[in-house]
Amino acid sequence: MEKNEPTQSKYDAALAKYNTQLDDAEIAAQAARIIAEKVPANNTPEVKKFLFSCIDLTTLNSTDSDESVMKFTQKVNKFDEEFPDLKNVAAICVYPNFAEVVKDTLEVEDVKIACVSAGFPSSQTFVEVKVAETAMALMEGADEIDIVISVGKFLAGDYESMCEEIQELKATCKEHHMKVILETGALKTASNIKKASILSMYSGADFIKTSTGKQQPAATPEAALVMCQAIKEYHELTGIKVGFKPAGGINCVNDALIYYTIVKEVLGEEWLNNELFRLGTSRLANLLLSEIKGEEMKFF
Ligand SMILES: O=C[C@H](O)COP(=O)(O)O
Repeated sequence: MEKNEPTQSKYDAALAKYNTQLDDAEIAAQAARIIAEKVPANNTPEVKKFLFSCIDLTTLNSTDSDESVMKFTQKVNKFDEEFPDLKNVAAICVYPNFAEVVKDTLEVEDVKIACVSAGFPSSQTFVEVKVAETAMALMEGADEIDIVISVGKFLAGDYESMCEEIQELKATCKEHHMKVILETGALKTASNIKKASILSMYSGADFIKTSTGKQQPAATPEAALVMCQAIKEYHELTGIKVGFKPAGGINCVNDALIYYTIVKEVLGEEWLNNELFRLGTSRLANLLLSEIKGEEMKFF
């Protein structure tokens, strides 16, 4: 290596172990093939019941209040009684200031409390604020934390700052699962989505998640395919299983079936459980429930 040649950062070295030069048209064609050939066979009552149990039931609105979040949580409490034949949702996902309300209201076991944090949805704040918000959410009762990468730092090529923030936030989360949102709609290309996926996992993500739901486009089959391929390659290289969470704009049952199918085809049955697969959504629960029950349901 030339003396004046800059040393390769450890992040560039990490990326060099993976194929990060992807063709967007090829990814789109691969996703289209999976959707056309594999989704119909998964359109079954059993899959829909499983998908329901993978939902991170989300309310992330500026109009959310202690009262509205308490009522939202009480519906989850009533679900087991109303639908004893179905597994409840996997988690309730709220802003961090509502962690305590959910903790104090939630009565059912096995439903986790997920909080967005670290300056969600823009991630544009001081790292000290991100750490404090995360620590406070956990102190107030959060079981899981969903953060957003510093998209601006990533797009500027400042992988070191982006990754060090993720590492610091994972250190704050300790054993609690941390989902890292890539905001794939802002990353634009499949190559960028692959790089952000690898860097996030390298920095400690327990899950990688497509989107905040606050920017369009949110989750897409193409982004899901690239992220699942990254998870697969990362597992092959490290033995570490990272979860996948499509989120944002999952507005019909078929959308959910598409993401289920992509996970099944790329990652296999090992990922088809709610420890490694979640759906971040504020609208899907009633739609899934209606199809499972064969009538219109407006339970949540
Ligand atoms: O994961 C959380 C997302 O904000 C949900 O987005 P959505 O409201 O489009 O379902």
